[in-house]
Amino acid sequence: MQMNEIEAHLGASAGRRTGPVILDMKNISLSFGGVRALTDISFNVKEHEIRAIIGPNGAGKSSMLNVINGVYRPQQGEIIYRGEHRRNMDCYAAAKSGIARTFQNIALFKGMTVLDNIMTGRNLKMKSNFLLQALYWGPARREEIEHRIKAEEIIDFLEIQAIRKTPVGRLPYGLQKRVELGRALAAEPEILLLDEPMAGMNVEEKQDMCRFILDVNDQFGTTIVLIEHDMGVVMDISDRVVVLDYGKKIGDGTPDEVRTNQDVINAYLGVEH
Ligand SMILES: Nc1ncnc2c1ncn2[C@@H]1O[C@H](COP(=O)(O)OP(=O)(O)OP(=O)(O)O)[C@@H](O)[C@H]1O
Repeated sequence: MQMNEIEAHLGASAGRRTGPVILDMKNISLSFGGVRALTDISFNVKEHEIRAIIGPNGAGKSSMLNVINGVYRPQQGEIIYRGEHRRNMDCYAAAKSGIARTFQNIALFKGMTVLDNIMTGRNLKMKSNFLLQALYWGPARREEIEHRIKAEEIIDFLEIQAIRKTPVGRLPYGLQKRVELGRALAAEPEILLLDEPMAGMNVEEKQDMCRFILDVNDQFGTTIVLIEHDMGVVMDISDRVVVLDYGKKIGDGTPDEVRTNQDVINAYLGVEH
């Protein structure tokens, strides 16, 4: 199936209903010593939206995701998440308050099974203490069962039942990426940050991943912020796109607006500033 067919099938971007702004990044600047990774960048993300961040290599895309989930603390700016103003996010607080992410390089426990990897995504949801969990007793047992049911639901959703007991390290790359998505979904996030979810995939794997991203957005109502280099994918599935170049914002709008923005065209053609 082609991307536009997938979109038509799922009633994607054109018809998607987005809500109010859930995340507002205001005047974010971030430096590493003398390197300015982000300079005065503002953009927002609306509830239920698929928002892409694009730009040439080194533009600051991953740094921006790291600011959103609290890995990096910007020197300037403000983050407003669900109406709360913060100077910066904190990793634990971000995860606890519904922000999950996947990484550019797969970060799974290679020796553990698919099911166990997905279960690790439930950690922050676990209430019973370590001792009860170790004894697998009373409330801990009931809780463990509930978490396993949730993990199995995600496995069904991602159509990976056949490999649920397989150690992740033995799986092909495309499936590992799908498991990583599953682990992020296990946290039942409100905002899902995806760092190059299709990198290194073949066409068929990309089509599958696109379909799952659209399904997650559609069926769970999850807001998605993604970095992606494949322009076909970005233009097909995103509601709005923000474009970075050398740490500055050079474009922001619908795929059509961004596609015809001369600064964006220049950046991708490598025209000198
Ligand atoms: N931890 C860090 N320490 C020092 N410099 C960093 C760090 N992280 C990012 N940078 C620098 O910040 C700039 C932006 O990098 P970033 O990885 O955010 O870009 P990107 O758009 O995600 O690139 P790519 O598409 O290649 O992944 C680059 O110059 C990079 O070298």
